[in-house]
Order: sequence, then C-alpha cells, then structure tokens
Amino acid sequence: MAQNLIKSGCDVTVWNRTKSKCDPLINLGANYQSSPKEVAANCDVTFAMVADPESAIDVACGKNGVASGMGPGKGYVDISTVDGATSKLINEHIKATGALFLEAPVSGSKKPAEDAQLIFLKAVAPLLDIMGKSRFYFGEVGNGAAMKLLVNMIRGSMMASFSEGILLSKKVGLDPNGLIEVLSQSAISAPMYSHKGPLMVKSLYPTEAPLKHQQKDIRLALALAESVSQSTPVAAAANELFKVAKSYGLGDADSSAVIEALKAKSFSRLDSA
Ligand SMILES: NC(=O)C1=CN([C@@H]2O[C@H](COP(=O)(O)OP(=O)(O)OC[C@H]3O[C@@H](n4cnc5c(N)ncnc54)[C@H](OP(=O)(O)O)[C@@H]3O)[C@@H](O)[C@H]2O)C=CC1
Ligand SMILES: O=CCCC(=O)O
Repeated sequence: MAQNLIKSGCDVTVWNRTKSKCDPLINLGANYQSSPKEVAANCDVTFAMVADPESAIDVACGKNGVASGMGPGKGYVDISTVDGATSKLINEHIKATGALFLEAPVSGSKKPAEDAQLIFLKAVAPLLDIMGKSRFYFGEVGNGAAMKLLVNMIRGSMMASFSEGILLSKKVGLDPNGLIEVLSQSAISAPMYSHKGPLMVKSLYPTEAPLKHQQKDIRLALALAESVSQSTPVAAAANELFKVAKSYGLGDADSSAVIEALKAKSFSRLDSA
C-alpha cells in the first residue's frame, strides 16, 4: 500500500515498531521517522495498519503516538481491523487535537494490495483510490469496523467449511483439486477457494493474512454479535477451529492453515499411569 503511494508520486514517510521492515520502502524513496508521533507531525495524512485493537490504540494514543503529532489540518486513517469501540476511542483522541479521523479497514490481502485492488470499507480520501479499487461509506465511526468484522466472520466460516470439504473429499476417494474446480464453476464460487485451495491440498500455507488475525477478527465479531443478542453458532464453531490451529503454533501461518485443526493428530501412546 505504501509502495503504491510512493509509485504514484506521494511524499511518503514511514515508521514500524520493527524498523528493518521499513527498509524496502526507504530504498524506494520513503522518509523515515522514529515514532508514530514524528510521522504525524511531519505529514498531512497518516495511515496505520497494525495487528489488533491493543496495538491500534497504542500507536494512536500511546506514548509518542500519532495523537501527539496531530493538529488542525491533519488527518489520521486507521486501516487496522478492530472493533467499533476501538475506532470510536481513537476517533475521540484524534478529534481532540483538531485533526480529522477516518476508519478505513480493507478487504483483500497481499496481491490485491500490490495491485491497488483493495476494497476500503469507508473512505473519502482520494489517496485511498491509489491503493484500492472501491470504497464504501457507512456513516458514523464504528460502522466501517463493524462491516469489516462481518466480512471476516463470514470469511472465517467459509474457510473452515472449505477445509472440511477438502479433507472429506480425500477421505471418500475424490480428488480435492476436482472439488476446487467444481466450486470455481458453481454458484458458490469464491476467489478465495481457487487461490488458497491448491496450496491447502499440499498443506502449504504461505502467509498473506496471518491466522492469528483471522481468529482475532472472528473473536471481535462474536463479541459484536453477543452485544446485540444475535446467535452466530457457525462462526463460533469456526472460531474454535482457529483457536485449535493457533494452539498448534500456526498463528503466524496463513489463515488457510485452519485446515490443520481438522486433521487427525497421531499422538504417541500415553503410558498408563
Ligand atoms: N494481511 C492481510 O491480508 C490483511 C490484514 N488486515 C488487518 O491489517 C492489520 C495488520 O495485518 P498484517 O499486516 O497482516 O499483520 P502483521 O502481523 O504482519 O503486522 C502487524 C503490524 O502491527 C505492528 N504491531 C503489532 N503490535 C504492535 C504494537 N504493540 N505497537 C506497534 N506496532 C505493533 C507490527 O509491528 P512489527 O513489524 O514490529 O511486529 C506490524 O507492523 C491487522 O489488523 C489485520 O487484521 C486487513 C486486511 C487484510
Ligand atoms: O482481513 C484480512 C483477510 C484477507 C482478506 O481480506 O482477503
């Protein structure tokens, strides 16, 4: 995303908690600042895309955070996937500085990001048009976050069901790649199946969207559902699979590694006590 801003001629300044991850962008001409505060102080619009609600609040409102560098005429855009309450809290801190806030979570992973084909779930800034193919506006702060959580709740349930289908096809002697092909031509076709399926069949999970964040998103979506007394048993079941996969140490693998939670694990014989 930052790469596309640089390529479009924007004057880009970067910071990351682990500085070395900034190096490829600095090599492309980005400036570097030593904290979110310094980035915000030196830029008209500051974007953030961090792991979870805790880090989004820390980067925005914490020591040397974005809010400390904000002021009238500046803007802050948080692209992280968080809950609505987090967006609203950050909004209050940013607005108190006289700056503007925009929550703009995205749908789409690494390839759409590289190809500037992301979907922004709420945005007005033309800068986002450099990085994405479409943008939706859902009104007050918190609605964009909620929409993103709904999308990723459905995404997680789809991935869990897809995983069951792949493993069941193998168990009944069918070619799972044949299943993927049938799905691609069916009424339930989804790009995710064709993109992730062939790798899942080979037990390969190169990370585009870490499994730990997919589980975080479902967890936040379940909390949202509970807050309005909406039953979501399918998402709850999918969440349990993602938690199992995390317990297997797959949190940093791609979210498609959830299939590993469904594979029978051979445990060494437990010695009788
Ligand atoms: N990957 C994807 O396809 C998509 C991701 N998202 C969302 O975007 C966000 C980032 O995802 P992704 O880039 O994949 O995740 P990664 O885990 O790869 O990166 C997380 C980022 O957050 C930073 N971070 C984590 N904790 C802190 C902290 N306490 N203080 C400061 N920075 C912190 C990390 O810094 P460091 O490098 O130092 O660890 C890193 O820059 C998440 O909210 C995710 O749900 C949304 C759509 C698609
Ligand atoms: O939230 C990230 C999941 C990846 C995607 O949106 O395709």
